[in-house]
Amino acid sequence: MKNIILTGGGTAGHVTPNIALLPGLKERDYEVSYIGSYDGIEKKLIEEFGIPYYGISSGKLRRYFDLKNFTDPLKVIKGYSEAVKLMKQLKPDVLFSKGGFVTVPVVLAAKKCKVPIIIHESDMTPGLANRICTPAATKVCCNFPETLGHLPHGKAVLTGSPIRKELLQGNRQDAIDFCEFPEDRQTIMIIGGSMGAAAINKAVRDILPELLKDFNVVHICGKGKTEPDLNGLPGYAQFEYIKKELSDIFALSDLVISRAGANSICELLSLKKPNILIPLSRAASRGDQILNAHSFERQGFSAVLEEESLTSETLLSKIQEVYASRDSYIAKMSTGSQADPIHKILDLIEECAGK
Ligand SMILES: CC(=O)N[C@H]1[C@@H](OP(=O)(O)OP(=O)(O)OC[C@H]2O[C@@H](n3ccc(=O)[nH]c3=O)[C@H](O)[C@@H]2O)O[C@H](CO)[C@@H](O)[C@@H]1O
Repeated sequence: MKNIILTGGGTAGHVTPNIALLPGLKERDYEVSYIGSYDGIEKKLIEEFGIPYYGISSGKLRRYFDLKNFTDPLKVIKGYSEAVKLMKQLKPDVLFSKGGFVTVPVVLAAKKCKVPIIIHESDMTPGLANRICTPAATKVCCNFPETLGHLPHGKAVLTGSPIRKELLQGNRQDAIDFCEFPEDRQTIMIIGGSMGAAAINKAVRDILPELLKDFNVVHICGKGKTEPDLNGLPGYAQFEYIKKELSDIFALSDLVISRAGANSICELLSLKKPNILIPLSRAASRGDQILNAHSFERQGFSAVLEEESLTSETLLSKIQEVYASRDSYIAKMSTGSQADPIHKILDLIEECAGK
């Protein structure tokens, strides 16, 4: 039996690809442990899979001024020594890192303990944590062909992003029951990334009466971002975050409005869901979602609405436009090659673990 440590956290996008690998790792007889932060979203998401979870101290790597920039390096140093101890205790054959700031001390500890390291980058341009970790890595997996040019030759492998198999096995009727929709109508789903998106939530709420004339609306708002006044509105269901019912809600949805996080858009493509992407703006990020979204738009998989142009009017007209051409979006998404990211990554893991 081989021994693997998975790491990744900070937002769900740095955790769900690790979850997607769990069944395959089990089938291939790996003993799996997870290292994340003491109390990040990764802890809550991983706990229910019954694999040992080890929390370490972690600090955020910020690109802007914050007083925490002076204390967080100390937390990272503490996390590093905790991670070195875990490497010595767990003796993994390989480390798989999905990125996010918590992974930096883990990857550096694995390097010190001579554990082979595989990194996965979901976005088109590598994030800061992965850029710091790349020199220590044996291989760096990526999701977009464009990313290969940003990575060292010889390390970069185009694998795609692993998607949880169960997402493809949802049940429409279960979602209708779960959302308590009074009738089975066409459904619009809004999902603002793993943290929700206040600007999207506001634009959607402004046009809700209009949308509810024709559609059921299921709205995943993000933690603390639901609107109690809208509870009980017929045809409308809102949630903070959805775990196992997500597959059913996807099955029910005829049109999805989403942020352009790399995992979310790959899921939409696999599920062939006509979609409108509203990428996180450059003001709030390094602009990776904008690149993700425009790549999908160029390929005919998505329509894009930039946050700067987001108003209730532009959103409503985009919805009408994409809904009217939904069949042509589905046709485009059906022509993509059916790569198998999970298998490619599992094979790479076996190669690096010396199996
Ligand atoms: C603010 C931020 O840093 N965003 C980044 C983060 O986004 P974020 O964490 O939002 O990442 P993604 O959109 O890539 O993935 C979100 C994941 O959470 C799942 N999900 C979401 C909501 C929910 O209720 N239930 C659920 O299961 C989705 O199905 C998906 O698997 O990581 C992505 C991948 O590196 C980046 O592209 C994003 O720019």
